[in-house]
Amino acid sequence: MHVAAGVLVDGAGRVLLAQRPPGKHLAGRWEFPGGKLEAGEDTAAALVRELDEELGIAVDPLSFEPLIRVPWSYGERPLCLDAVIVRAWSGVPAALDAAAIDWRDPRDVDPSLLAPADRAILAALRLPEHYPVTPSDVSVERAATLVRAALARGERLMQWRLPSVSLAEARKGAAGLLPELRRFGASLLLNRDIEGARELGLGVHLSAAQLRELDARPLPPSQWVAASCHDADELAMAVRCGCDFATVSPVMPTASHPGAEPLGWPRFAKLAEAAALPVFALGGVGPHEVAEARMHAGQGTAGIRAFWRA
Ligand SMILES: Nc1nc2c([nH]c(=O)n2[C@@H]2O[C@H](COP(=O)(O)OP(=O)(O)OP(=O)(O)O)[C@@H](O)[C@H]2O)c(=O)[nH]1
Repeated sequence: MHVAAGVLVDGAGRVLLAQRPPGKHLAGRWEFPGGKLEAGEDTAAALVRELDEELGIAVDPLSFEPLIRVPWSYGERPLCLDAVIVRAWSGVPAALDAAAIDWRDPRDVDPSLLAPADRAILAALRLPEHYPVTPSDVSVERAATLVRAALARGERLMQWRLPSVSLAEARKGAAGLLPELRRFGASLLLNRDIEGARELGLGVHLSAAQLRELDARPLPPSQWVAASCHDADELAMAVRCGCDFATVSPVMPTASHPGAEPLGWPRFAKLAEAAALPVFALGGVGPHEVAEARMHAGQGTAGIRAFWRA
């Protein structure tokens, strides 16, 4: 079953949520307005019809921007939820079908109130297009300097990965960045350090090996949980562990992992499309490949080298 979901975004960056009416599947949960594709319809045509029927607004498919496709199953038929950003419409949205509608800042939405498949849509909305990872061969001080410079340049999501120092030293370095992170409203994810993330209120980036040992999400929804994945099995594990997003690597040949066979964009796209969470392309890509990543079902690009040159 193919379902189209329209994410209306207003000028203040708020999104329109609709509450499923009583008597329907997932009654009371909040979702993005839309519905099942009818025979002969594509996502755009279904959305034009559904947004008219459910909200009484007219939308022009030329303004649609693909956000994410979420494969999901509620135990019956598998579902493909195709979320599209809608920035322009005419008319004032009204709750013609929903129990209620509400404009919300995506950062303030409690994911547990959403239809479960929509948590991936919310994550895609809240995540930026870049996910720089600190270089492996630098001191804690140097890494902190790089992160501060990146914050000033506009980066808002970074991974703190310092394999050449102890977890304790790395954690101390991350603690020193808390005031700046708060000031910029930015997120830092500690590589593998779940305890440190709990202690500092930061996110965590899990290794594939850690995913195998976890059976539940290790942090509350307010702290990012991400994972390093390389194939469909690891991506499925990341979804099972409640991860918000993943990296998939290596997409392109990279000097840091010369032996690893790169996936290439077509295989990256297959993995990203089949994953029920946003996926960043990692390995031999940089800030300039965001458009390429988005064309191949990615959220954006992650990387070590290419992100710190500027
Ligand atoms: N419209 C919509 N459906 C969603 C979302 N998330 C999600 O899991 N779904 C699921 O996708 C399926 C589509 O449901 P729907 O009931 O909205 O479809 P529809 O408008 O064609 O309804 P109908 O069956 O009453 O004709 C349901 O199982 C619903 O729970 C979402 O954000 N928007």
